[in-house]
Amino acid sequence: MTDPVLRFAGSELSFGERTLWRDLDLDVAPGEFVAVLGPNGSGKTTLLRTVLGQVTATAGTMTVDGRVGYVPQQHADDSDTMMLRGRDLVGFGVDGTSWGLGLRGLRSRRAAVDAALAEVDATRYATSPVGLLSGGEQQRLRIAQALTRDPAILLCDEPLASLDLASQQLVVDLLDARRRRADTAILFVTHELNPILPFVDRVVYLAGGQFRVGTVDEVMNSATLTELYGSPIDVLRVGGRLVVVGGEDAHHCVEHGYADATGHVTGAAS
Ligand SMILES: Nc1ncnc2c1ncn2[C@@H]1O[C@H](COP(=O)(O)OP(=O)(O)OP(=O)(O)O)[C@@H](O)[C@H]1O
Repeated sequence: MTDPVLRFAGSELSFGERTLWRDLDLDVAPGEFVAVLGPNGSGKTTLLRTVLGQVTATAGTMTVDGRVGYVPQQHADDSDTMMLRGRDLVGFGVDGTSWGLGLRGLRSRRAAVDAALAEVDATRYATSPVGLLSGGEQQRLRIAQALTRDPAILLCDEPLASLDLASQQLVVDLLDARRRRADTAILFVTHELNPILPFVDRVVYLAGGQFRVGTVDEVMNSATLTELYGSPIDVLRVGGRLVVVGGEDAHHCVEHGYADATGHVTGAAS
């Protein structure tokens, strides 16, 4: 088996009395697409922050083999950035590394930004003010920003939030294309599994200080989630989508629905 790009071994993370996970062993292979699910406050973002080195686990080890890229949520506030051009936003991914000053450094910087813009097909936004771009176009630039580091693993923290369906699809397709082309692993925190369902190799599901790791079928089933939450949960497949019914917290993971007496499910994406 190829060496993992990310490894958690015997990892535990507690804040005081509160344990987010314990005895976590997780190897992420190059090119693997791993979804991180769980209710609010279960530790999804903290897991990413541990990989970024911003949080140190209370026990165990975490190792990353290669560079780490980070794709954040789209924030409406960012749309005020009328002074910032597309290529400036992407350039932030290059700055902070040792490109140095002078003509050579500037040329290298420009080349890295141009390559990243081309990789996500965003060259046409290069000189547009970021504030004039749609949420989906801005997310395209954020992916380009992360790619300037040529990452071995991309950490994505709810990158689809507040995007329409077409933009969500575009972002997921870009990430999938990157992992296929460069074997970049993807650790993807989300409240909605359905938009990424066809791409997910494995799921890490955090809840109440416990976790389950496995394929979608292994984790996203009634028995496993009922055991994890300690209360009855039904996981249904409806038209190729997953719907979780029951458990106040459970509906954070995919799409929540309400079953009537006949078992008919109605509901909307959470
Ligand atoms: N530095 C810290 N000190 C103390 N508690 C923390 C710290 N960082 C995070 N927490 C707590 O850890 C828990 C997990 O937070 P985290 O942001 O990882 O959750 P999450 O699963 O990403 O939630 P959401 O879905 O709401 O974004 C929260 O209760 C949070 O308050």
